[in-house]
Amino acid sequence: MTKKRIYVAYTGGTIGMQKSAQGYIPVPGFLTECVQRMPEFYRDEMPEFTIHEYTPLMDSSDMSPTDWQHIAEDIQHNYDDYDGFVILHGTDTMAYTASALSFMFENLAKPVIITGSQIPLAALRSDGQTNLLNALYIAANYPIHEVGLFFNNTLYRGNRATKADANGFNAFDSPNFSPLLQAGIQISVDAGEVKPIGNAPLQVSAVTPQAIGVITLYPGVSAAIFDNMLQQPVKALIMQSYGVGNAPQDKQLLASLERAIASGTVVLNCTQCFKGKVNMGGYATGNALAQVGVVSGHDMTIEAALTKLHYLLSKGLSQAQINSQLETNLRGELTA
Ligand SMILES: NC(=O)C[C@H](N)C(=O)O
Repeated sequence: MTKKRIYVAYTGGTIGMQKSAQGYIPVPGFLTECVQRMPEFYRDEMPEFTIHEYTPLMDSSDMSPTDWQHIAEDIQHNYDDYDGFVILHGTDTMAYTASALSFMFENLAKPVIITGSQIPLAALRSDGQTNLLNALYIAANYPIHEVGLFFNNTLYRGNRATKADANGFNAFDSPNFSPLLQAGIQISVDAGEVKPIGNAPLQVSAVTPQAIGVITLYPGVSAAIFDNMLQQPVKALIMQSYGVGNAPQDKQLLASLERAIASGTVVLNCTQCFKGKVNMGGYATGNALAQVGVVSGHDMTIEAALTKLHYLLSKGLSQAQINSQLETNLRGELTA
């Protein structure tokens, strides 16, 4: 049987880092060398793989929408030559990149798995080997045609994942959606759908940097802060509201939102709770937001909300079209 071929896009992150006087930094060539010295990666059960190292390698905290575009184009460029794709990435913004790619790719008929580690691959007790080994194995043997995020033996839907622990190996969670697959003693497919690899051409939508504001409500937040946040060139504001989507019934604050919406700004209501979804019909405090034209973010993570807005704003759609797409489940990112 011919081996599956997996393309590894190595963008940076702790997995390939070394200690420097300023703390961990990515070092060119180092990760590939480490992998080549690990016989597990070359066992018969493993797929063939090619590691393509990016220049420069990045700490994911330095990434921007331009990097999402670069990764998407790299995968598109290599799409026909491989059976699956693994993206090695820092954990800090991994869930943002996973969400962004999920929106940018249409007709995805091959698996794309993003992973990394909390401890560098070359260091003692690294989680990098397990994460990369499993990501390669799963991409080859359990093709789930979507952008997944693999960490600590769990494959999550990319646009449902969020970084949940700054220090632990269980760095990600998917509060509102079951994992796609769990790699325990047995590999069990949960919410994911394994399908034969398809040949449909991949469509990639371009994403450009957009002026999007994010504001978290807190007791005492004032209309003046909203007015400042909503100044041009802000095209959209994500409001992380209380509970099921509530905000203070402050007339000036509501007027500020109303003015911004009337002038074309999109205002998206996401809950600041880790889990659960927005229901602006639940309380008068939420209903007042719906009345002025605030759109429900349902149970989207902040990562999904922000990247979906980038995707929709980059398409040059009207405010009404964006509002309606935001509330539509495009890639499994929300439960309506
Ligand atoms: N664990 C990590 O990869 C963190 C690192 N700062 C990054 O996001 O690139």
